[in-house]
Amino acid sequence: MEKDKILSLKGLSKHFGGIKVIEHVSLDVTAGERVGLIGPNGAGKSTLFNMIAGDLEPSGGTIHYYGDRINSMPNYKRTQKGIVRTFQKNNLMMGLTVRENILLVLQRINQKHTQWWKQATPGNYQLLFEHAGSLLHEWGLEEYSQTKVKDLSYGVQRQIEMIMAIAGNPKLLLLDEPTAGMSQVETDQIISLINKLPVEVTIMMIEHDVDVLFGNTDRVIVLHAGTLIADGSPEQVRENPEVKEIYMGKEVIANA
Ligand SMILES: Nc1ncnc2c1ncn2[C@@H]1O[C@H](COP(=O)(O)OP(=O)(O)OP(=O)(O)O)[C@@H](O)[C@H]1O
Repeated sequence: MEKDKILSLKGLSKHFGGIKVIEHVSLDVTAGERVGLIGPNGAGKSTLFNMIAGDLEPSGGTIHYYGDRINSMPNYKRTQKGIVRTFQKNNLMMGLTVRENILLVLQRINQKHTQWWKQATPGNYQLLFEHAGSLLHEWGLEEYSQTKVKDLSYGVQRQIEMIMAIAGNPKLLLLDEPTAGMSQVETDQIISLINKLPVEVTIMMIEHDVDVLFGNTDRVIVLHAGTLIADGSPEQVRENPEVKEIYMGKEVIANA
């Protein structure tokens, strides 16, 4: 149904000078879908995310979010409207504690970040401190509340970053390689966190680990050299001859 369409890309392109990095990509995403995005290095996956998140303006085509054209909307406005993105490398303040990092995000979400004259104490910001505490409790990371981020393992850092991404109740969550650089245990932890997100949160996830991607999405989109070459269920994409040929190598995808 039209009202359930959260994102619609039509003929989306991005050119850098003469280099066509994304060419005429069209797709619709329905609210609540869990969509995986794969493709070889340089296929244009991050560039597509950059355009959806508002970090890059398209060279052609349109992006609609809940029916509104957002091609030129600045990224902070998209964030306010529920489009939230995580990056391949983490974005945390290493010298601050986990709670302080979360408070910074909550301060911004609640438009309190311009009150620089006000000391950030539990007394002054009771609701924010309570919210930070309840987020950490809800996601089972309370024990790290007072730990400086630099003293945490990489896997826990990425979990904290995920909590920061979901603190503002995103509607469309763009996850750029959430398991990159992780051990198997850390990968399992972050995937379990992603799978616990409310069903109404729409997720688009770039992921190089095909086992992770095929097992945790209900739709897979394949980009190759900037064009969309497949879009279907994990089973359909796994059987797609062009995908087998161009992207992964037959054995890898057969075992996925
Ligand atoms: N600002 C830019 N200027 C010029 N070329 C760029 C720019 N950003 C990206 N590119 C090029 O666009 C192509 C696609 O890059 P992109 O990062 O979107 O690919 P990707 O599929 O995310 O790759 P990876 O899996 O390696 O992260 C690459 O060839 C890259 O060099």
